[in-house]
Amino acid sequence: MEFPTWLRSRGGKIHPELDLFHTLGSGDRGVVARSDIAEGELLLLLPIDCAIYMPTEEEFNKRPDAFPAAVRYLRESHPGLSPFLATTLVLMSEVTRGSASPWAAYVATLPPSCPDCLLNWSDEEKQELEGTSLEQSGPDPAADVYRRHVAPIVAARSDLWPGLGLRAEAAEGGAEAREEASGPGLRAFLRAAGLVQSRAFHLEAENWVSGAKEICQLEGGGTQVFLLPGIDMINHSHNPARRNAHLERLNLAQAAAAKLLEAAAAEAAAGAAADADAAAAAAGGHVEAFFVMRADKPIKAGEEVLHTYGNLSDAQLLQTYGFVDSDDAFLRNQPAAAAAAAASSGPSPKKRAKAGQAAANGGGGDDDGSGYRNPYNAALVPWTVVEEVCTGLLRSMDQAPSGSLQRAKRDFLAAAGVLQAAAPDSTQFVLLAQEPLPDELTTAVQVLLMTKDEFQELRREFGGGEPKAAAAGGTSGKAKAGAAAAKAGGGKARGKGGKGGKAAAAAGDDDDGSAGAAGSSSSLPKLSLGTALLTEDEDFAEMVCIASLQVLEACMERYPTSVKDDVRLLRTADCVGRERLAVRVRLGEKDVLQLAKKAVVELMRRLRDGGGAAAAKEEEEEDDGEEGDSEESGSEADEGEGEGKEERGAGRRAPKRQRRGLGAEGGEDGSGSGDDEEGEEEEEGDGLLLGSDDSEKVGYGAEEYDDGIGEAHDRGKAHEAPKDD
Ligand SMILES: C[S@@+](CC[C@H](N)C(=O)[O-])C[C@H]1O[C@@H](n2cnc3c(N)ncnc32)[C@H](O)[C@@H]1O
Repeated sequence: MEFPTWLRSRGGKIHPELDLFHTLGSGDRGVVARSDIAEGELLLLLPIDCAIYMPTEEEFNKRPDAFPAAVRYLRESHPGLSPFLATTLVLMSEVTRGSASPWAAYVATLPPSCPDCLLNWSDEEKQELEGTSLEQSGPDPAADVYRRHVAPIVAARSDLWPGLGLRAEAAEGGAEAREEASGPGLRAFLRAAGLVQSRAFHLEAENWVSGAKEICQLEGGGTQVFLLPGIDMINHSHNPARRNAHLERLNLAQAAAAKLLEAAAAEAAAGAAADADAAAAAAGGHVEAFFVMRADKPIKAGEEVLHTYGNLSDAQLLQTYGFVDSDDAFLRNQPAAAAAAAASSGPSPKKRAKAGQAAANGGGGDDDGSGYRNPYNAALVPWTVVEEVCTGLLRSMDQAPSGSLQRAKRDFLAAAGVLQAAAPDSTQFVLLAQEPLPDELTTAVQVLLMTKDEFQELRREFGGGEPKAAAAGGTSGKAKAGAAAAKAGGGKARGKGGKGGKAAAAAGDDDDGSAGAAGSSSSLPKLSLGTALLTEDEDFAEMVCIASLQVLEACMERYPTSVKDDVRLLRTADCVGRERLAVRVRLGEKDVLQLAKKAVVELMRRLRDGGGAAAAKEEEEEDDGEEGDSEESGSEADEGEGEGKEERGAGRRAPKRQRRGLGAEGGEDGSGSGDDEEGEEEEEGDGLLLGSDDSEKVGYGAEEYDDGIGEAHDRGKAHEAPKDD
């Protein structure tokens, strides 16, 4: 049966003017309009029982026979599998069952694999991702998960996964499957995993009957993974200028209200809102929910239908879907690079505002022909690097902290929500193009650079209860800690207050400030130092900025290639396929690190000059052709740091002598001051554009499942991603 016939026979609808399987110029397939489609028109309607997914308990209990046999088996025998792996196994079952599968018409629409998603990269190809957030170590997780989890399940039920030739053998602790390293089972699994990874929709479980945004508790927790036939033919664009469709899910009553059901079903749904079963029966079975794709705007004949897969960085898109969003042209285009380099070295606030606005509107660049840049790109900064750099800096000043003080600081930061509570040493700070200098990073640097007395004072002042008022003025450790505590109290609290505060205060009695058991408590409010301490103490501010620059430089050095090398590679015709994808990911991350360096330099200058009427001064200086100290407040960097309103009005300060033995020109390692930094940017000449600031950060679920593959292959695992807007 042809796919459209199959879909319609199950109550679905396809817009008559849509070519669902159009071959695009790129060779890929996509959905294209055959003639003009008006805004709001229905493109695809998919009853939920056409989808392949693991139901919630409630969904399953309502109609157990409606689900594939593999769903029933996995629910009963392997309830601890992640939604990702369970869905992969169900798809694998439908694929291996061939024409016997009720989803055969859908299976026939699927491509042979997701060719470029990370699952399919060889170890040699993955080396191109060294230094990036996608760098992997250890055994290949997919093959490993297959051997440990999938093969035994498949071998035990060859009726559900026929034709794979796996034999179950008794082994200590359960069945063990025997198969050649690259046998048909592994190949079938890798294909199904790649397809689920690149085509599935990750949605919060919802009560389909009430339609209320009431989240059902999945057995494993977290989101449900849906394969949506037909809808999964639509390609991604986050560029608002290009995307033109969006997905909704409706319950029966909502679908009836939207006039999406046949007359009898609509009548039943309207008349029997309380009796969802009756309405569902009238709708032609037990369908209780629908996925609906609509046109967001008019779509012209010949235009591709596009929707967004989420606010994902290029690394996340590559990992999951095998492509990146930034235009190749953006990265290699000489005029764009030059424009970006100019932007990096300090355009006027007006120009920066324009660039920021362009990015906020969807990445920027397109309007002037320089190509689209993914505004959701991100870079990771490991805590271990931050700790190493700060310790090195203190050591160079003969102020090396004791091991116990270092541990105390780490434990305190973990308890205060700056580092991961469970595994502080594995913490990676996420720098986003839109927020290149996160407060967590500058907070960690500040704490690490505090003297023992300052740290003890901070801990005494910082508690879970009401923050103590900051001591007015002064640059003593006491004032510093007080200001910090005041700022922390204003931040988002996580966990309960009083207990953690007492614990921290009690722990502060230790000689070296070690937090002991209290330090590992995660019940403190979140510590957010902002720039209050930096405005109090210029020397400290200088140290913090220099250490931050050194950290960013160290992160830059983790990549085996320089920005220049990457741009050069992109300009050659030889750099193709996966190598080219890797270069584009590298450049996107380095771009974010450059933005962060620039934000530090701007912060440094702003603190040094005290804000004032900097914007006007900057304009003047720019007109005079001076570059030097022209990047004070009023720029998007201020906003990007998410702080500093109070600092901006602080008035001009006279530069002070360093009391900590650091020159403004940088430490011994030559990481340099802002001027050095700028020189370096000019020398690199790589220039990548400024970020936008239009989104919040949110992490994808970090659920624990038996298999672990849900974690390894869930989208967005490369790092936290901004929430969809
Ligand atoms: C959900 S499927 C979309 C349909 C797919 N093009 C097909 O032929 O079956 C997702 C896959 O489409 C491709 N894709 C989607 N959006 C893309 C884009 N903007 N650029 C390049 N490839 C894209 C990638 O291969 C991705 O893994």
